Amino acid sequence: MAAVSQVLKRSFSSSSPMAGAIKNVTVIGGGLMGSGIAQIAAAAGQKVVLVETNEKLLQGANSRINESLKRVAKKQFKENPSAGESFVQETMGRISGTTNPSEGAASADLIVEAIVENMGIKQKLFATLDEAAPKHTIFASNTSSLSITEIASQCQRKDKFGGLHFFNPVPVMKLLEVVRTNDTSDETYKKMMEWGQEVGKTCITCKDTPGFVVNRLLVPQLAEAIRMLERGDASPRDIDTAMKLGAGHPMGPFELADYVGHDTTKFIIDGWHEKMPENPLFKPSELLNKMVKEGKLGVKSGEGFYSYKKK
Ligand SMILES: CCCCCCC[C@H](O)CC(=O)SCCNC(=O)CCNC(=O)[C@H](O)C(C)(C)COP(=O)([O-])OP(=O)([O-])OC[C@H]1O[C@@H](n2cnc3c(N)ncnc32)[C@H](O)[C@@H]1OP(=O)([O-])[O-]
Ligand SMILES: NC(=O)c1ccc[n+]([C@@H]2O[C@H](COP(=O)([O-])OP(=O)(O)OC[C@H]3O[C@@H](n4cnc5c(N)ncnc54)[C@H](O)[C@@H]3O)[C@@H](O)[C@H]2O)c1
Repeated sequence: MAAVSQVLKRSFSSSSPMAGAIKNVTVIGGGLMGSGIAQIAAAAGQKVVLVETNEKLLQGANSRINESLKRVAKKQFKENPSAGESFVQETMGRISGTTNPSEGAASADLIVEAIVENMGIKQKLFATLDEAAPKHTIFASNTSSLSITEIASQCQRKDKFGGLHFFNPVPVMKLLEVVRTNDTSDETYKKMMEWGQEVGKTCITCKDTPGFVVNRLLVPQLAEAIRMLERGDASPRDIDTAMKLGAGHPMGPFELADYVGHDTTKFIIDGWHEKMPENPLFKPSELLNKMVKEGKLGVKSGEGFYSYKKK
């Protein structure tokens, strides 16, 4: 992955932001989600700068993107593997990396943040970016559960701030939730919707409300599934099978919770319980808390409701 300084000198200096189009995207955070967002933007022909906290994590994001692009190319270019190889190379060529968020923001038309789900860290990052990014740059957070309005609270450009909530794995999941706050301008909202379509997603819109649409329905479903398990009504495997065959879900609630990570789910439930203590849907789960305490986080730790340890 080229260092952004070379790329900026080579390609951004000549380009000035076109009035409307989003052509230069900066993604902050190259983890599970950020690497996927960088990948689909580059695959759509946009110049992408990926910002991480250190070179090692940048390289990790680079290989994750490369691997994922190969899976996409294998499907999309089944009949023409060499075209598939060029697709991977050309897409990777549009992505540069840096560990300096201000440098990464310098030529962005859009900045998508996908860093750790922590309000203070997100707010601090966006306050820094507000100083460094051009005035026209739109800011968006990929947060699963936090308030976009609160994340934007320390920024001047509240009219150019929204939520772009992608789903895991980003290259596969077709949905993008485009979230506008009371301050998001119509022009910003329109550009976010257009960009979402350009990167191949079907966009829906909702207000800046906890969990937006999917998570607000998904988290209570998981919490209720855990309560079903705690009551001994059925096993995780049978509950998962029931939801896959009975409701057509690709994964059952326990498989999905293992896939996303129990620390993420616990963080969401705890945050919403604090905001809405009277809502029984978000009552914390003893079993989930115990699993997180024991480090049983799901796929990422090798064990959750199911075991993923290599035999
Ligand atoms: C419950 C708690 C909720 C709270 C947390 C909320 C978190 C967040 O805010 C919201 C979410 O994201 S919620 C989460 C929302 N997400 C969900 O609900 C996920 C639901 N689960 C699924 O959709 C499927 O189980 C998976 C796609 C995950 C795996 O599918 P599978 O069949 O078991 O296994 P497969 O065969 O490996 O993959 C199938 C095909 O996909 C392709 N591919 C896969 N990964 C790829 C990648 N990284 N790159 C490129 N391509 C990738 C692969 O090539 C293959 O293509 P082919 O044509 O067959 O060769
Ligand atoms: N995991 C999911 O299923 C999922 C789905 C949708 C949305 N989200 C949201 O996306 C965000 C990221 O989630 P994730 O699962 O990709 O997490 P992750 O831990 O895989 O990735 C986060 C990355 O951000 C990096 N980071 C942290 N602080 C940074 C900073 N100041 N500057 C640059 N990089 C920084 C970390 O090094 C890490 O690599 C969270 O807000 C999460 O709620 C997660």
